[in-house]
Amino acid sequence: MLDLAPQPTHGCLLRVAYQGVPGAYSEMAAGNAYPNCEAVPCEQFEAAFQAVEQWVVDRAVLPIENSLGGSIHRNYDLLLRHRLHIVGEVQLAVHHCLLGIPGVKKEELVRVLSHPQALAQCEHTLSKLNVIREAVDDTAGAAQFIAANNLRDTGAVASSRAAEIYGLEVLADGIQDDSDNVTRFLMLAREPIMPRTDRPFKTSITFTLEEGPGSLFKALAVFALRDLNLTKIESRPLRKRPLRVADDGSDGAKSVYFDYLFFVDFEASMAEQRAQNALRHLQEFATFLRVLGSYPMDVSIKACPTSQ
Ligand SMILES: O=C(O)C(=O)Cc1ccccc1
Repeated sequence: MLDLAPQPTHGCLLRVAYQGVPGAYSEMAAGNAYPNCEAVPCEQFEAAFQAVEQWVVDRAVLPIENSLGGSIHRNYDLLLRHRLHIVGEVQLAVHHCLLGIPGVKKEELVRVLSHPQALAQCEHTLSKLNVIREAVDDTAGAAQFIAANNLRDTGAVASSRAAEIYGLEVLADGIQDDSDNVTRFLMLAREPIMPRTDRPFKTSITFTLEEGPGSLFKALAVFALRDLNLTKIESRPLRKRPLRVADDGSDGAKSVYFDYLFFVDFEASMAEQRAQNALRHLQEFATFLRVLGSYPMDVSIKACPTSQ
């Protein structure tokens, strides 16, 4: 991936924080985005974000959506809570394996541990196995835990690289429900990159609107009017003011409304006039607007290593 963000000035490798332990898909995404980087494992996303904020690392990797499981909502919330900028994206074809202690047969497994997204992506295989599913923080962490505790009745859904690292056996390969299982990861930095027009760019924004008929229609029209292609729209409840009670005016009964924060990605660079015009137009009626980043679009899908 071409990263146009400022490089570290101390002459060292780019340091990229990810949530999980070695063998996690986020680590692979970091390696795909920055081939010679030093990937830095973090227990939680908060720690990965803080590591960037405190200049301990240069970037953080964040999985944001998956072609089978959809949006990773918690990570949209994290994007808003922190002040980091999106400087790139990577699309990784995720190939899940069922891992176990060497010599164990998959029929002997009583439970399977993994990241909730990975468990959801392997729903079909896991239902057939009739095992208890348990969610943990990351796929490779599940593999590490099973190996460290020699758990013969427990399997992990993780990468074949995690099997190699933690000395587990691949009991089944390619167990995701659909062979097309792509996860999109965002690369985050302290500073935004300079938007350019010499290659395809994407811009991610977030905004809130006044409640009222057609307000979202009006917001989306600012892009349609300028022929700007939207690649994603997501809405999240507005945390600080999650519920609003309004008098509906009839018999005094109260109706409850949800207030939403919208996340939109569109195919253009903020260096383009039409993108600037669209956001100026949106600003006229949006109650809040923030550009999360304008960054080179990943037009390819990177393969994740398989056990064959
Ligand atoms: O747990 C991991 O390995 C991750 O990087 C998160 C994740 C989980 C499932 C699919 C893609 C990313």
